[in-house]
Amino acid sequence: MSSRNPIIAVTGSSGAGTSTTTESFEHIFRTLDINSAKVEGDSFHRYSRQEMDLEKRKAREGGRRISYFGDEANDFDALEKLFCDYSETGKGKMRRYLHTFDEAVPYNQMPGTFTPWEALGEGTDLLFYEGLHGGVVTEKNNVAQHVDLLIGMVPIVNLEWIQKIIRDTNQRGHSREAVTASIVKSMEDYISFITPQFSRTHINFQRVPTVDTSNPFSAKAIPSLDESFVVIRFREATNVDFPYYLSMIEGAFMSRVNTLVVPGGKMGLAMELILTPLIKQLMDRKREANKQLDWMSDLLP
Ligand SMILES: Nc1ncnc2c1ncn2[C@@H]1O[C@H](COP(=O)(O)OP(=O)(O)OP(=O)(O)O)[C@@H](O)[C@H]1O
Ligand SMILES: O=C(CO)[C@H](O)[C@H](O)COP(=O)(O)O
Repeated sequence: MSSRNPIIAVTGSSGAGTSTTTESFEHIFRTLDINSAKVEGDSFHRYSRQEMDLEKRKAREGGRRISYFGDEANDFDALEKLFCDYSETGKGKMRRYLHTFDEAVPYNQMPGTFTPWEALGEGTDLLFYEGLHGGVVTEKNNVAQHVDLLIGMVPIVNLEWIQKIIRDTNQRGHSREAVTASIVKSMEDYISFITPQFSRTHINFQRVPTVDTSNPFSAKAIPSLDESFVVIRFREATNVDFPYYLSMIEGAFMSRVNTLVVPGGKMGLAMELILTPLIKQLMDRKREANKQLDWMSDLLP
């Protein structure tokens, strides 16, 4: 954690909607005139798509499983180093994993490959991470400890799978059978590496559909925002202005002392109302810390 170089992380499984909700954050950053350094979690995969296929085959032959959720297929050292470097210096290194032809063509590369590592951070106000492992803690790494605002994006699992299957088949060129198989094979890592993060988050946004999703593997479409509610759980219920949210968000109600429920269509508004003051606080803290540093350096001979 760092007052001078704050880190915001939105963490969630594959298909949870971390990329989609980035738009809400970008809107808040624009409103507050914040220049963010954006990092995608998939950049910290250890292997390109081709290499991963090979690793999966090797693991299968050795009677093991490897998935994109675990520490074998992701470089948690590099992720923790980026967070640590950014908090200390406001700088770091990033690259991108290119999923689709649309993403890859501008780089003259193939889908499933990485862009070269490049410097990031110079002149930015904060680091914004969205991806699988913003709150991960293992025996060897503690990524969560560096994050100043940790948000969980976690639809109920049937909806998460529908979102993943439909996105991966429509946009990433995978077959329904291949996506289903990858969900099955990732399950152990999902439980070991993904879900524990949601107990470390400051706030979780959980989309719950109000239409039947009982067979996610045959779903033809993603339930819309209007066909869902969003359950918003705050880790600390003190200092949360629930009456204000209830008055501002039509149809919102409390389901527990620390839990607000809003109609799906109000998810963007809820995110803006809840997150804007928190991000503003981070920026105020940053300004204060910089002022103190300037003041101290003025005292030095
Ligand atoms: N709130 C939402 N309402 C409707 N559709 C959504 C919502 N959030 C995500 N989706 C859809 O779900 C799919 C997965 O979302 P997204 O690509 O944002 O997931 P992700 O968490 O970034 O996944 P990955 O880490 O695998 O890239 C996309 O097709 C997206 O349009
Ligand atoms: O979303 C994912 C993990 O977050 C993907 O499963 C992973 O990034 C591999 O991508 P692709 O199937 O496009 O090679």
